[in-house]
Amino acid sequence: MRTDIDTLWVFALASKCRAFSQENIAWSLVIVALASLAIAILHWAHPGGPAWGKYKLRKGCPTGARPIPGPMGLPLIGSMNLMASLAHHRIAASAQACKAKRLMAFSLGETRVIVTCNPDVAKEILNSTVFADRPVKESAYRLMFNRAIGFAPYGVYWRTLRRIAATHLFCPKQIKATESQRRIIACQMVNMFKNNDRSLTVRGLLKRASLNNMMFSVFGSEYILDSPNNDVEELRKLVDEGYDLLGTLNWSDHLPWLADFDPQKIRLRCSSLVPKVNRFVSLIIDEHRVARNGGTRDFVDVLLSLEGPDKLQDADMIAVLWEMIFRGTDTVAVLIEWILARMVLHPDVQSRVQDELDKVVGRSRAVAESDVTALMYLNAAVKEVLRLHPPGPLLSWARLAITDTTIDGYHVPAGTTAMVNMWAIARDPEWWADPLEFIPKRFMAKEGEVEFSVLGSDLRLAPFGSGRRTCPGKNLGLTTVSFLVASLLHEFEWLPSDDTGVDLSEVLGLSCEMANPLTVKVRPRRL
Ligand code: HEM
Repeated sequence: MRTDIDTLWVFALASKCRAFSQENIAWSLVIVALASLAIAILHWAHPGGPAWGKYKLRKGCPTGARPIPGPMGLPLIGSMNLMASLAHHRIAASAQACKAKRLMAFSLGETRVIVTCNPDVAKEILNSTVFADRPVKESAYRLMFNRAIGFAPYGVYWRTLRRIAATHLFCPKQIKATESQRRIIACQMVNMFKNNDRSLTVRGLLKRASLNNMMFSVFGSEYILDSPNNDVEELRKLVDEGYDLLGTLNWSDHLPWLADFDPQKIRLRCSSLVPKVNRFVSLIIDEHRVARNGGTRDFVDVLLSLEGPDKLQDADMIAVLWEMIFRGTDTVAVLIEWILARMVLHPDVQSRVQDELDKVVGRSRAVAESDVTALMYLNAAVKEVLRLHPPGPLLSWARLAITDTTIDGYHVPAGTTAMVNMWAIARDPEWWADPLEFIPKRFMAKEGEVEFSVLGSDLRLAPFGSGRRTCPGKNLGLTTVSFLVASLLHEFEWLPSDDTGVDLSEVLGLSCEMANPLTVKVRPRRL
């Protein structure tokens, strides 16, 4: 009350002295504008742009710390343009121009970012405990992913979820237990292609197959690929919308003063999506509760059976289940589409894969999952596609520095976002001979050599990430992709469609997929 009276006095006095004359107000505004401009320029005129300049001016840097090289971008917004379409291309070009391939700094509005296009530095970042967190993203939080593995802060809750998923969903025994389902799905896919002698676009079918596969592993629900089903359609729409929301660069994440306005309507769209996801997944959980008789058939049963400190609230269970469906669906379908595209584009590689299939499997029976380890050339071709077309070229979800640290000799403050440009590393002539050529043979181990692993130990190609937050679904993902591709190539010869060739242009959302969906013709091989 006292403050109000004091304030009134100040205003009364100021207006008596004509402090609020139009002229004075105009001058004050000019001075404030000039001061803000000067501060914005001061922040901006720093390697890496405004977010780095602001940090330097506010907090200073340890004595002797060199600034990380990088583009300044524009005042206030920094290098938001780098994250516009095909961010992996733009970031690689910028790192090249700034001679900062090992480590480059840039600003996304007020967010400090570092990015590397070098495998040694990538290893330093991804394998460090300091970068075991994920940066805050409004859409991820609103879509509940902070209660699931992907965006949960590094700590006990995240570790518990990873342990549960590793034990009950991603362990070799569990992957083996779902083999029959993948066989059924492969068979349904083959029948659908068989009954089609015209050109066809494969994406829709691959995404439905992949969704059915995840719905079986996670919810225990079985659906037939060629008969439309409302549940599948509804979930497909929810996943598509979630993918779009998470894959969109949200300006409010980086310019907090924009947040109240929600200019891209991301918050609005999230609030309309979340109740639908809640309703869909809650219904499945309730059905499982009713049907339970102590046994565990699927991942929902596993979560319901948890006791003690591992027991999850319903809201957390929904988040975890939704994430598994969400993450496991598109990544797999996107990768299969790239593989088929490369097979159509390189008939010589395709026939070598098919020769190998004929030798290992023969034409008298269908491929079994146990055949896949013997299909060395096919596995090499899958790796070569992962090299040229990693579904997450920037490893999908960035990392966040929990504390101050040093990377490649540079000081990196806590709160900095770190990215790895896996796409650029995997196409760098320093690490790969003829990097733009499609040569699966490069992954065939010679006698006495150890096979190249793409699972995160060698950062020249780590499409599933590496370190504590590496993809937990990598074995399930690779098993599914390799088996489905083996089945499709065993059954059919894949040819370009008459009217369109294969266009390898990319579009980057949450995953990087073909900008123009693949259209093909198939010719049965096993009559
Ligand atoms: C071809 C298939 C896949 C690719 C290329 C892929 C790629 C990735 C990448 C690059 C990351 C980030 C890793 C990092 O930060 O180091 C990731 C994280 C993750 N992936 Fe995958 N993934 C695939 C399949 C799957 C599947 C099938 C599932 C589950 C069903 C899954 C679940 C997850 C989860 C939960 C995370 C977050 C991990 C964490 O933050 O601790 N992924 N994935």
